[in-house]
Amino acid sequence: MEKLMIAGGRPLRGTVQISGAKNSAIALIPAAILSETTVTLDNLPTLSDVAIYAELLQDLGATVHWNEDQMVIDPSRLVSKPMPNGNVKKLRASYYLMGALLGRFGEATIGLPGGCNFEPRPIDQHIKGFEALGAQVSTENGALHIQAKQLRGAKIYLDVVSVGATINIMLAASRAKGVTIIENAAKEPEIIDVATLLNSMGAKIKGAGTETIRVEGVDEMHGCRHSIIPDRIQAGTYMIAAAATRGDVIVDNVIPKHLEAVTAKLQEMGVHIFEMDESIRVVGQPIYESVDVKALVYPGFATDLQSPMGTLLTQARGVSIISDYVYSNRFKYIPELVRMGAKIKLEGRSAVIEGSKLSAAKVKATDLRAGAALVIAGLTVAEGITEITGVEYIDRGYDHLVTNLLNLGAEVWRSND
Ligand SMILES: CC(=O)N[C@H]1[C@@H](OP(=O)(O)OP(=O)(O)OC[C@H]2O[C@@H](n3ccc(=O)[nH]c3=O)[C@H](O)[C@@H]2O)O[C@H](CO)[C@@H](O)[C@@H]1O
Ligand SMILES: C=C(OP(=O)(O)O)C(=O)O
Repeated sequence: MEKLMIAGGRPLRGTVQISGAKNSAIALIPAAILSETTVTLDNLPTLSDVAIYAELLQDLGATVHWNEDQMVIDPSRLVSKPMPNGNVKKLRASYYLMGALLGRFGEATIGLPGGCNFEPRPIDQHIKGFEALGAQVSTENGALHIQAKQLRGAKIYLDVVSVGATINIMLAASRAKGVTIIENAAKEPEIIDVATLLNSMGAKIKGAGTETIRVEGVDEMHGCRHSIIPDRIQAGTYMIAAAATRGDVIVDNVIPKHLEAVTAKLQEMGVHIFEMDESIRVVGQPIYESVDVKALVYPGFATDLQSPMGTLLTQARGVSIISDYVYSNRFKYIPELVRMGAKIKLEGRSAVIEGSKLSAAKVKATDLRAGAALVIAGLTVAEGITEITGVEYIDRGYDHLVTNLLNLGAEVWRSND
């Protein structure tokens, strides 16, 4: 079994380059199949989810060339064949094949998605969107069969603000007849990135990044070249790791505006932060004040940074409270942190975290960001070696993690014994 080993206690120092955003990449790759000609994506992260998506498109008949941070997708020979099992179960974002195949072929059969299962993650709003566009949706042996003779634009009010549903509806609506209005849409930067790609492919989308998105359907879409936005979650994780280890790190190739919520919270704790055009310098301090953190939809504090932030709060004096208003049970990392000496109590959708000294232990990453939280915990521990299993989750979201941390002066390695 593969493990990540960390001999912590060294302040992170230096510069880390942030790659393209996972949550954009795994929406942009399926979006590309709405075109019949070649789409080139630049600034792609090297992640297991991206590799799985490349295979999914190949299984459907597309030609995919992936070289370092560039992927060239030729979807001209792609067909909509049923994909009830296999790779679709390995990642969450396989649900975007539903919207993309429905838009291009009027039909999709896709197994219910996998990904990090820290709690039940329904897709009823995606289905509601497809049905509003005129599709019929049925369940066949754990897969959704979605079919429409002709998709028609509609007004769709999302009951919950959902990143995935907003993007999935944009994908299908791009090829519908008429105008679709998505109300109560999610506003995450990744949604703007997807709309930018779709518009470069010939779609007519306005309002992405606001709560009302207007999609005017088009008959044809074409290839283009697009560069993916930087990964704000990866960037936020390194910012938090720099603070937790009392280091001094420049997090480079970021859009500082996307990181405002985490920057503000770190400053409130006493971390020194300097923003530049495309980078952020984080200078750790010996003493941090406790703070309360509420994970919310964008532009609030990201739920994907809630677990890493939970680790940092163990380093503050006094009692902090971290609550998650997107996923009320995203706290599987807490028992593992407690094994490392953290003093934390779970109360409903909140964790009450008392400043405490962590110690090395054998712990398990139960999902991607739980893994990030444990890596940061391991980096702060002054004595002993922290062993983290569940490395495959961490590889879903952090490319070149070991190399990046080594470059920042950490002592970390993978072990296969
Ligand atoms: C691949 C990807 O981009 N993943 C991100 C995306 O996941 P994902 O798009 O799956 O998350 P959503 O934004 O859809 O979920 C937000 C909330 O809405 C609920 N919900 C969602 C859809 C639905 O049909 N019904 C419903 O009830 C969810 O259970 C959750 O409580 O946004 C999440 C919230 O920022 C992030 O944590 C994930 O990293
Ligand atoms: C939960 C996450 O990803 P996914 O939605 O792909 O499982 C994440 O990136 O933290």
